[in-house]
Amino acid sequence: MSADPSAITVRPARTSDVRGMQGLIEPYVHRRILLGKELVNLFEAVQEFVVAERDGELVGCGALHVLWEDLGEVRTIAAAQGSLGRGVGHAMLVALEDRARRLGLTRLFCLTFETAFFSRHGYAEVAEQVVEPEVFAELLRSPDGGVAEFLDLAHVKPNTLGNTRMLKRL
Ligand SMILES: CC(=O)SCCNC(=O)CCNC(=O)[C@H](O)C(C)(C)COP(=O)(O)OP(=O)(O)OC[C@H]1O[C@@H](n2cnc3c(N)ncnc32)[C@H](O)[C@@H]1OP(=O)(O)O
Repeated sequence: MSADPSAITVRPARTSDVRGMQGLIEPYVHRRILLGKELVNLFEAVQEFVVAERDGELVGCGALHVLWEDLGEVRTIAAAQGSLGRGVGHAMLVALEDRARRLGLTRLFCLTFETAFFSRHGYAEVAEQVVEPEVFAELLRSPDGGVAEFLDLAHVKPNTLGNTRMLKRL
């Protein structure tokens, strides 16, 4: 294993990464830090994900979900437990933010316990809703559980207890 952070490669996820991604996320699901994802949901969302590799080994994954015309959410960002604090999270977040800019997004939301990590990357806590009531009403039509969490709907509040809502202007 190299200690050189430049040895981290971030690339779009492929279907062959999905089982590894689930394995990588699993310890954090067990600790109730991340919400569990069924394999089918990870396959369905594979185009949202980037993965990080070091020396050919999967050491991280993270996703960008588009919520609205100007707004996206970074989701399920996880560095492998053996690779924490070595720049994996940073490299993936930079890649997801680049992707967001190329899509035309100007704001990124996240829901996290890792407030220091996201603050260092320009995210600030937001208490209130960050969309207009008309957009809120449109987003209510989404079947996506993460959107329900973004909207802070009562039935998903147990999933988000203790998390902080944060926003970054790109
Ligand atoms: C929106 C969401 O996805 S919320 C969910 C976020 N994910 C989780 O909570 C799952 C569990 N946590 C994790 O997987 C990780 O802790 C993450 C994803 C939050 C951060 O990933 P990491 O790879 O550990 O972050 P990264 O290494 O880039 O930065 C963390 C620290 O390491 C430092 N660092 C960065 N590169 C290096 C390096 N090469 N060598 C040593 N330290 C480094 C950073 O400066 C930072 O230090 P600081 O905390 O003193 O400022």
